[in-house]
Amino acid sequence: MKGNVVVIGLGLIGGSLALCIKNQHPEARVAGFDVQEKEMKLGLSLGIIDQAVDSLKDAVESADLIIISTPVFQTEKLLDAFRDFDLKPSVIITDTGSTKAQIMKRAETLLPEEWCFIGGHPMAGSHKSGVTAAKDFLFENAFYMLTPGKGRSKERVEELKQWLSGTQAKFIVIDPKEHDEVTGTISHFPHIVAASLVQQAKRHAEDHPYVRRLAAGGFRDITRIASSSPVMWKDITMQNREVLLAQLAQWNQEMKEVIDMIVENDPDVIATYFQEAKSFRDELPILSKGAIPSFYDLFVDVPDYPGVISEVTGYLAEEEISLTNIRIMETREDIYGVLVISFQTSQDREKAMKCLTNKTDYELFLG
Ligand SMILES: NC(=O)c1ccc[n+]([C@@H]2O[C@H](COP(=O)([O-])OP(=O)(O)OC[C@H]3O[C@@H](n4cnc5c(N)ncnc54)[C@H](O)[C@@H]3O)[C@@H](O)[C@H]2O)c1
Ligand SMILES: O=C(O)C(=O)C[C@]1(C(=O)O)C=C[C@@H](O)C=C1
Repeated sequence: MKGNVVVIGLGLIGGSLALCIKNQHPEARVAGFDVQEKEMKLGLSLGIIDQAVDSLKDAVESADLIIISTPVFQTEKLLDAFRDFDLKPSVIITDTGSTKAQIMKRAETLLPEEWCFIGGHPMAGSHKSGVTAAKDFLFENAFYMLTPGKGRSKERVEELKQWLSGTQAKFIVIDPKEHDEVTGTISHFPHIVAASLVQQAKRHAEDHPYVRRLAAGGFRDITRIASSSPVMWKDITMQNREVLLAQLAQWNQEMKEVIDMIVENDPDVIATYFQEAKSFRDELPILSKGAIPSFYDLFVDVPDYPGVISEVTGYLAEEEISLTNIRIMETREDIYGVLVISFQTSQDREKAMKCLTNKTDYELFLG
């Protein structure tokens, strides 16, 4: 497609979308605007945008597609500011915010009816922020939710999907309230739990210095998302307050039941509790992105001896399989360590599985 695209908020998500649009629509011109000058400079030098925006007014007035990818309260402020601008009647405005109900309400009350606002939320990301973390494959196979709002024609939604087709995401049209309920359950509430686990460990660390040193493996996995942008999550929490309060009330009840279970100390009941959770978790789709993996990870159970990483990467290199990241999740003298290798595509991960199955006895797991 041809046209002027403006990405406002040139961070992880805005930068990744800019890359997807540039790859898929080389004839489009992608401009970037950010309140932090350095993000625009970096975006330009990394080839993520074609142009850094000097005047937001001029940029949005000549835009065919506007993508707002800022923390959600800033998105509302920007929509408000747009009312003073003379946008093209054919423009499509979308956002990437993790909450949708409040933004859709604001868009519907603030913007003139003829401007086409379609809410958006790609359900993939990372705990990293900023344009340097942007990746063109970030949304591959992920769900990308769209909330078109009242009176938006299917044609305009299709047009937006065309613009975003380079994401290789799976689009879902969803009601904004339903969106906030679902993301409240599988994204926003887990984030609060992750942050509270870290807070609890921080308190314990005051009396038990080993907590810091030994917090590895499982603790790091379950709390990874607590390293995400605090500003972004402050906004999400405040916008999805009602849903989160309801979830927290249920969680309190769940914890009361867990306390009773542990007080009663019945081994069968305790095992069943974990078994039920394991079964539901194990049945979640692993090959499509979403709430669980945001990259293609392969877990290799390797013995802990010097040179094991170069052995594994050597096998992959022989077959020219490229990986994007490698790390040891846990190494202790008496157990097998787990090597986590990340790949850019599911095909690379499959090739790696075949290669390592042929050449080693190591057990392999998908994330
Ligand atoms: N991080 C994720 O995993 C993820 C995934 C999907 C959606 N989202 C949503 O996408 C949005 C962006 O998240 P991100 O992870 O890219 O954050 P980020 O912190 O990487 O980027 C946000 C950028 O917006 C800029 N910004 C803030 N206010 C601005 C304003 N008024 N005008 C212009 N620029 C402004 C910031 O300087 C920053 O560079 C958020 O609404 C978030 O809820 C995040
Ligand atoms: O993978 C992560 O780090 C994320 O937290 C990504 C995640 C999620 O909860 O799944 C976070 C917020 C976004 O709105 C969408 C995706």
